[in-house]
Amino acid sequence: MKLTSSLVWLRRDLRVFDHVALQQALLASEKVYCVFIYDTTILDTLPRRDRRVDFIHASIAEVAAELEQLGGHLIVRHGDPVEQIPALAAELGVQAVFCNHDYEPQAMARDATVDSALQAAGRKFYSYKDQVIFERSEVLSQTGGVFSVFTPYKNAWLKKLAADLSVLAPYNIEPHAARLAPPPSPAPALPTLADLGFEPSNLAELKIPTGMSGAAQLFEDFLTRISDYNVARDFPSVKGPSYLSIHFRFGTLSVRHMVRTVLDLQERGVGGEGAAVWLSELIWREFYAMILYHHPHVVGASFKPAYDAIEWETGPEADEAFAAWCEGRTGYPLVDAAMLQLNQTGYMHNRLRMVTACFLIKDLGIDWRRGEAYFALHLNDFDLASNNGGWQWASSSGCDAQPYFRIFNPVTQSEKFDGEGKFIRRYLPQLKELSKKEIHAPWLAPRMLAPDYWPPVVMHDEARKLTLERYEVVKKPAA
Ligand SMILES: Cc1cc2nc3c(=O)[nH]c(=O)nc-3n(C[C@H](O)[C@H](O)[C@H](O)COP(=O)(O)OP(=O)(O)OC[C@H]3O[C@@H](n4cnc5c(N)ncnc54)[C@H](O)[C@@H]3O)c2cc1C
Repeated sequence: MKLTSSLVWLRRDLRVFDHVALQQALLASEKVYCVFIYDTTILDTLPRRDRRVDFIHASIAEVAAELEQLGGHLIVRHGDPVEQIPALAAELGVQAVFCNHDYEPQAMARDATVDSALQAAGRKFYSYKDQVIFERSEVLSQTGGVFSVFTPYKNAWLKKLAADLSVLAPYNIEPHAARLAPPPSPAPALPTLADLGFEPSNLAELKIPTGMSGAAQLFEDFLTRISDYNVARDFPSVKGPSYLSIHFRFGTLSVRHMVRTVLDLQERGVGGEGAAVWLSELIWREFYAMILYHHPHVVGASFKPAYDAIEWETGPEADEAFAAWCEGRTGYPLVDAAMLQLNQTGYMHNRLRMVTACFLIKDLGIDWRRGEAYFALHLNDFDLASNNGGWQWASSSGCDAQPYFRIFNPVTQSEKFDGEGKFIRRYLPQLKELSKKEIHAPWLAPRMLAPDYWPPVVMHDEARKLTLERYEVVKKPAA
């Protein structure tokens, strides 16, 4: 295939290195334009201050600068991609549009519409695997079935990788950069946040590193402690995890590079159990992407249909309990501190995502979809597949989920994973006078040291019994 000119459409792959669609376009075309579209069908639904929009905005500035360094240019548009992409392709007179796969049902529908519009105008649409190592049906069971349990999926994933390490090879851009279309003269300025109708969030104040350079900086820092990851990752007051999830979400890093680095460490005999466990987490990410691809009904419904028969709490009392959970005033310090971490920073530690999700579902009896939607609005790293997988895990309705009768006790979780109460004190300074024994269940403290803290919204032991009754329905055979 030799094309006169083509257009690369960046979406959740905001980088200019090891980029499949960009490299393929450069190899196939004499001239390559690049575009990013601020998608109004997504942006119009968001509050006017949104850390993710800030993150994208800063990351796009870096992509534009990097492309310019290479002699190219980033076209930036604001609108509905379904209209914008075919219109821009016509305006530039390109023969093809290149992009990387997106596995979310809405994104796939969008891409199909763009593809049809381009085809109708005699143009091609090429899309590639880029955001995962293995996608769709690439990892199947020995009998050709889709996995619904993680461990066998992971084993098959690792086996497939070991059989062909070439899937990790980088897709270099620089050697082909001379084919990037140069900037127009004068080059238009990038839109400001205000042009997009947004106000700055507290992203800069939080010092969350953005763009390709931010991802590289975080990864470099993480590599110095990856060997401790298997232990440190469970304690929210410890700098244990990588904090790279927002970068995985927006593709400011290359997953191939991440996996290559881990394998290199393992080959050199460094990284230990920490590197192996971290690799497992990257495989969880691909597992959930694969589940969403094969079972799109999980958006809005339980993976296991029997769980849709559960009757959740509704009405004013449930609404008030939900508001208490959202605002971090359930009276359970670890749950409240975690929700405040989410509200104030857009990040929540993985252990706490599990604890807060279980608390909402199994202590408050509230439909997991309400929690899922709240996380979707507030998480910087919100990813439909991982978020849905995490919530269905907690509600026991998903694949390889926690059995429904295993119910986290929010107090013992707190004692175990924030024993000293360090994380709790960071977000709930009104509890700072409580001892490390008292801080996990302040209502039991003999002294009234925290008068401005909330009483518990439910008693865990009673809630647990109600939940076991509520879940009885999943044991009934379908009518
Ligand atoms: C209820 C619930 C909701 C969640 N929602 C999201 C979400 O919207 N977006 C998201 O990226 N992760 C989600 N997770 C998974 C996990 O909590 C985050 O990926 C992790 O906390 C991000 O922090 P990190 O980058 O420091 O992770 P690290 O521990 O450094 O892990 C490295 C990377 O592996 C991936 N990963 C780690 N754990 C998981 C997991 N359990 N499932 C899927 N991928 C994983 C992420 O891409 C992460 O960045 C959710 C988990 C739960 C229980």
